[in-house]
Amino acid sequence: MLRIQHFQKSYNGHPVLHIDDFFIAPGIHWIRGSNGSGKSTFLKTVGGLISFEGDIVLNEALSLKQQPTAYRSAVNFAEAEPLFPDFLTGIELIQLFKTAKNAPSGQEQPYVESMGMTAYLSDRISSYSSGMLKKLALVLAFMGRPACILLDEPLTTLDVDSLPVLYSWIADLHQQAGTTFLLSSHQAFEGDLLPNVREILVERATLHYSA
Ligand SMILES: Nc1ncnc2c1ncn2[C@@H]1O[C@H](COP(=O)(O)OP(=O)(O)OP(=O)(O)O)[C@@H](O)[C@H]1O
Repeated sequence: MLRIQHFQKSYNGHPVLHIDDFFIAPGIHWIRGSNGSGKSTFLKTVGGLISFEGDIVLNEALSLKQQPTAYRSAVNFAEAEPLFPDFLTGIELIQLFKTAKNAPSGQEQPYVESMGMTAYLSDRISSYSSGMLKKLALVLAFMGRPACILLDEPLTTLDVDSLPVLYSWIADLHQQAGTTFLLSSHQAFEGDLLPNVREILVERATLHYSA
């Protein structure tokens, strides 16, 4: 699914991640590491948001460096602390993303309804709480037909009732479309709401599968 090759990421000359060669198989992956270990940095590079040395190749076909547009259209990303243009309404932003991602008509509806967002989506984003923003970011990440969805700290700010809803979105899309997920957290994965989750640890400035 994703091959990370000769990967290096530094900020202002300070190395944060160094990955010689790492393969992420299709599936649902829990990217775990302590604060500052590099989880967000890793997901932002995989999402094509920040520069890095080396390359990331999707399905042995799409290189982030060689085919950046095609690669990015196949990989969706929800940031840990999303920032959106706050003069738009949620509905307007969803429509923008749907157009950009060539999403089918009405694709957002089951997501919006199951997460209880209908009542506030016609309000301007400036009025949203952090949990409402997080839910919007999650819906946007599911728009289109991505091969891979990256969710950075998806659990933070979500209320307890929303967690099983998000897990059901992930499990259903993985089962129906084979979509691969990378979810980051500083906590260990708990529960049986997601099938066959594999844990990848970010530590000592690199990645490895949990034993
Ligand atoms: N824009 C930046 N400029 C400089 N250093 C940065 C920048 N972003 C991250 N870093 C540094 O890179 C390292 C990894 O940060 P990152 O945000 O990727 O960690 P994280 O595992 O996501 O942390 P957390 O769990 O606290 O969110 C940290 O040492 C951080 O200080």
